[in-house]
Amino acid sequence: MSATANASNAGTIAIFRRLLPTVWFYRWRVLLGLSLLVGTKLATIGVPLLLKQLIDTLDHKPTPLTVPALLLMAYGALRLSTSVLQELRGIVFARVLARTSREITLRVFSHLHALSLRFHLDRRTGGITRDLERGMSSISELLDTMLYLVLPTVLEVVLISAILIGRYDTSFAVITLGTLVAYVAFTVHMTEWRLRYYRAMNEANTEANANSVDSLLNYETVKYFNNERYEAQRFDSSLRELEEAAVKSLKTLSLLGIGQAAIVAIGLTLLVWRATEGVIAGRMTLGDLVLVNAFLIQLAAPLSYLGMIYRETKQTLSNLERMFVLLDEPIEVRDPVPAPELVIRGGEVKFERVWFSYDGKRQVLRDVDFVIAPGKTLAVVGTTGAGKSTLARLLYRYYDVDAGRVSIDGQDLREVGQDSLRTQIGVVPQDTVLFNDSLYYNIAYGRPSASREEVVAVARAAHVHDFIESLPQGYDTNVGERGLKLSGGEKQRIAIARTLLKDPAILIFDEATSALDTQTESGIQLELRNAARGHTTLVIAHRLSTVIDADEILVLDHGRIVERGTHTALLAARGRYAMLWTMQQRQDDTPAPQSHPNRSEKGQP
Ligand SMILES: Nc1ncnc2c1ncn2[C@@H]1O[C@H](COP(=O)(O)OP(=O)(O)OP(=O)(O)O)[C@@H](O)[C@H]1O
Repeated sequence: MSATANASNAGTIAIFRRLLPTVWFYRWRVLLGLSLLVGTKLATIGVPLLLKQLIDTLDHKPTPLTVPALLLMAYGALRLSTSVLQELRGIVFARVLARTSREITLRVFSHLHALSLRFHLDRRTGGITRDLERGMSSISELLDTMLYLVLPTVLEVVLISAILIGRYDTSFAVITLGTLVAYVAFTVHMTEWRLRYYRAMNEANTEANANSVDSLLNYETVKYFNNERYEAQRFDSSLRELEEAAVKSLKTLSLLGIGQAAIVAIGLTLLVWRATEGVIAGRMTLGDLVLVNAFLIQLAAPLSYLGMIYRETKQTLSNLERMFVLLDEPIEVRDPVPAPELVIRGGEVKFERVWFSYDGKRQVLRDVDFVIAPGKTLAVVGTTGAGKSTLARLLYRYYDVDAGRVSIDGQDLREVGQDSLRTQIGVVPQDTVLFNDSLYYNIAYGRPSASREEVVAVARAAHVHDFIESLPQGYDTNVGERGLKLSGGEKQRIAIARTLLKDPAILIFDEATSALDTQTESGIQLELRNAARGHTTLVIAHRLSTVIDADEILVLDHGRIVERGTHTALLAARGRYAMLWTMQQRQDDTPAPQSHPNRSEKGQP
């Protein structure tokens, strides 16, 4: 067998190894279900045996009526018990299947949340959710197939072969098993070959889905550039790949079906020929001929399933492989073992000679060294791309530093549990993304256990309460996908409100007021200053007027601190900060440009 087939066999074993412990947790249910399964199969096999008995009895005249009547009653009882046992098995297994699917999907989901920001920025959400969704349905499909189709079929084949060997000459068993082996070998071989088309189809499907999600999420950007046709073409190129893969998959599926039917037809013909010969020679009764026939028909049904089962199981396994790849994705930012809780003794934040690069090539922070004393405010300013937001990401431990150390109250961030660290830090980010839910839900997200009064209080503090109350549905208003129904400023105020609700020891405002107009900004600045009181605060700002009160201001340039001090000291130093300040003051003082005379005349007749 080829190396790829071996690799996929190893993958299959690995998948079962992951599923079995969860299934085995319900071992009593599983064992009961398996006993019911054996009972069902014994009853199924018993039906043709009774039928043979009945025919042989009728064949020997005269027959008292009581014998066939008894046989008929037993026949009816067996038929009924086949169905009843099967349904009981379904009831017993239902919980095992549903729970296993739930537990493993939840494990993958939690793992996805434990993965680093780097992983999430690199992967497209549409692709991940599709893998998760497919994997979730595949778990129950796989167990379903195993417990309801594969195991019963194997058991039935074994029982029928044993009866054929015991009762008749070995040729019957040889033909049956020969047909079976040929069928299985052909199916496995063809399905292995076909799997590449299925995988191609899966990949094209994921790609198409990720493309459409990305495109629809960027609805406004698409409109800004009139790129609807371009987006449709991009989507269609993934759809075309999907179409090609689907056609190939269907064509080869038909080939497989034809081959399988041929093998079964040959096997059946040979068996009926041997049985007819036996009856003619007087070695077999008419009842035997009917029994062999009934067995053959009974075997043919699960045999025709076998192809489908193998195909579907392979498909399901490839879905599960993709889901387990997510589960195997290494967690980059790890908790130490054991993970002590971060203990806040005032909230001193310290960056000591920190070097950092996102990709190992381009240095983003260089030898950054500063302390924010407990309860004080440090502002970081600088040109775009200087590395300001990166400081916030390191403090939140989205990434680990390459060299140096970041600590809170003397505790290295790498040596405490991330959970306890993040509980103590509140972030108002540059771009706020909201959940597609109500305004109330989005604010309360800061502390889901908060009371309604507390939610309203922080909404007031963030100057968003009046706006919310002015809406027809008030706090129950839905904010739309990613909060798109709100303006940038409104979203930012919601973000401020929910961070205020979290009430952490350390605050990070990453250009928290950049989307607000000057008047609202000064209102909120006051609130932020109030919120920051007693909290250690890191403020990242573009507009210098918002940080003049900071206890210390750092000027960052290409990842290096080039100046530091208070607003007054930095102005007096007449360096980079003073230059930036003068520039911004001049911009603020410049009156808004008058409309161009030609433009205003344009509308005149
Ligand atoms: N996830 C990432 N992977 C690779 N490079 C990144 C990543 N995030 C940011 N960068 C790069 O790191 C540099 C610093 O980014 P950062 O967001 O810290 O800048 P900033 O000073 O906050 O800029 P701005 O004022 O525009 O927000 C930039 O050059 C940016 O392109």
